[in-house]
Parts: sequence; structure tokens; C-alpha cells
Amino acid sequence: MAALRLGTRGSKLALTQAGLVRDALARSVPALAAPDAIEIVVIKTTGDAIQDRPLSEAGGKGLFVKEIEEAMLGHRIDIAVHSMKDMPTAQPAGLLIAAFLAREDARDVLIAGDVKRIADLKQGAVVGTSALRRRAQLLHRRPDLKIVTLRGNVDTRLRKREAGEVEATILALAGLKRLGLEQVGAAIPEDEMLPAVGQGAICIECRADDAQTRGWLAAIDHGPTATCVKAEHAMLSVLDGSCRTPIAGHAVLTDGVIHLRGLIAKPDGSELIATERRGGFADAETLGRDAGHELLRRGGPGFLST
Ligand SMILES: NCc1[nH]cc(CCC(=O)O)c1CC(=O)O
Repeated sequence: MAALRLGTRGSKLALTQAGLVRDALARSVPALAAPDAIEIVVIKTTGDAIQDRPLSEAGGKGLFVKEIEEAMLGHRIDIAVHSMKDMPTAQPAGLLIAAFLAREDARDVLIAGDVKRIADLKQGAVVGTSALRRRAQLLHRRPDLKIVTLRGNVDTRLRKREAGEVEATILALAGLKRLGLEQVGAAIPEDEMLPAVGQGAICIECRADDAQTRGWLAAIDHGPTATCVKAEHAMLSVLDGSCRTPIAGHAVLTDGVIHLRGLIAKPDGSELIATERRGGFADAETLGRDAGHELLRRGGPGFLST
């Protein structure tokens, strides 16, 4: 049997990300260096099966991780590789996030043929996206745009746009880069489209009582990414956002200083409340919670539930 069983979704992006984790472990952990030491186990999730409606209607982003977490608790796999963006704010009892790979560029990309900027989309253009966060920020700047649901994996969405189903779509640069597709569009500045909390980060989850695996994962953990994601998730958990609420947040760490930006918005883009915080890296969690409380206060009662 392999020394370590790695569970992942089966999409091309998920398998690519699983490969990055396998390679990092093989490089950094002598016990996992042999070619057959790590077995990749593909697990189908509810989120993969639902392709016809927004995930916010189907029950949220936890749908991409539930079956994988059950496989881990059932000892059918030892670690799971996820996009941090798809992770709920808390892990089930017995599991924890033990490591992050170094974060990729967190920005979103506008894919609209020759058009490279949101401002240059033509009046009333049809943009396909299912993310409320992207919808709200688009409509905030361009209330004339028509936003329609577009789901499926990266290839499917690109194909639908090329077929003319929509004029434009938005995807995460991180995923496109990992698939070698970053030239399909242009990165959107963060002041126009703040990324999702966790976007661009790959996390590795394992059982809390699996000391050997935790030791192996510690060898590949990228501390600065962990710190930034901690700040973002602290903000998210204060906002207690359901997946029906547009929330965005991104932290960067430069010379020991964290800079966190966060926002909440109405799904129709009519209101958008943004804030930012700077502080020492040891204060990641406080900083995030503080930003979250400010957004809650400024939004007022009911902002996040409407
Ligand atoms: N919701 C799906 C998802 N989860 C993570 C990524 C991209 C990779 C990342 O953010 O690390 C994507 C696709 C997308 O939004 O373009």
C-alpha cells in the first residue's frame, strides 16, 4: 500500500493541484520520495454532480468537500487537497487544515475576447458567472451588464463563451495559470474585483490525530499564505456569510505587515461596503475579525440577509 493516500476531486484543475501537492511532498519528505509512495484517489462530490444551477441555490460550497472529508474520517484517504476558496470556515471534528502551498496570484481574470477591461465591455453585454461576489462587483461598476448563470469546470465555461452563449466570463487567474490557460484573458485589478476569501491558495487537510501525516505536511507548509488566509477567514467567520451573500477578501503579507481588504455587497450591486486593515502578522486573526465587525456595523441589520 502507498505510504500516503491523497484524495481529490476529479476535475482537470483538481488533479493538477493534487499533483502539485504530491510533487512538493516528494521533494521535501524523504519517506514520500519514491514514485509509488503517494496514491491519488479521485472522489466524486455532490458539487461536481450539480451543473445546472448556482451552488448558492444547491446548498453552498461545502458541497465540494463533504464526501472527501467523509473518506478521510473513514480512513479511505489520509490527506485531501482543496482550493481554499471552496472551504467552509470550520472543519468537521477530527479534521484540520495542516498546510498550504504558496499562494498563486489571487486576482480574477476577465475573459471577453479582445476586451481587456470591465469598463470596455459594451453597453448591456451578457456576462456569465454564477458567483454572487463577481456579479455584485460587476453590477456595482456596470449596472447595465446582464449577468447570467454559467457553471461547469474551467474548460466548459471557456467553451460556452467561445460558442457565444455569453460575451464575457470571469475566472480565477490561479486556476487558469495552473492549467496553462492564463493568456485567455486579462487580470482584473483588485480595486475593481476583490477576490474571494482563500482564492489562489491550495490547502491540505488531514486527520487531527494523524501525527505522522501532520509532520510530513508541516514540511511543505507555506507560513505567509497560512497567515493571510487566517486573516481572511477570521473576517469571513464574523460575517457568517451564507453563500447567498457577496463577500470578498484578500490579505497580503509584505515585510511582516499584513494588509487585508474586505467587502460586502448587495447581490444586485446597488450597495457595496469596503474596508481595509494593516497590522503585524501576529495579529492576523484580530485584524480579520475587526474588519468583519466594521463591515457588519456599517451594513446595519439585515444587510447580509437580503
Ligand atoms: N469555485 C471553483 C474554483 N475553486 C477554485 C478555483 C480557482 C483556483 C483557486 O482559486 O485557487 C475555482 C475556479 C474559478 O473560480 O475560476
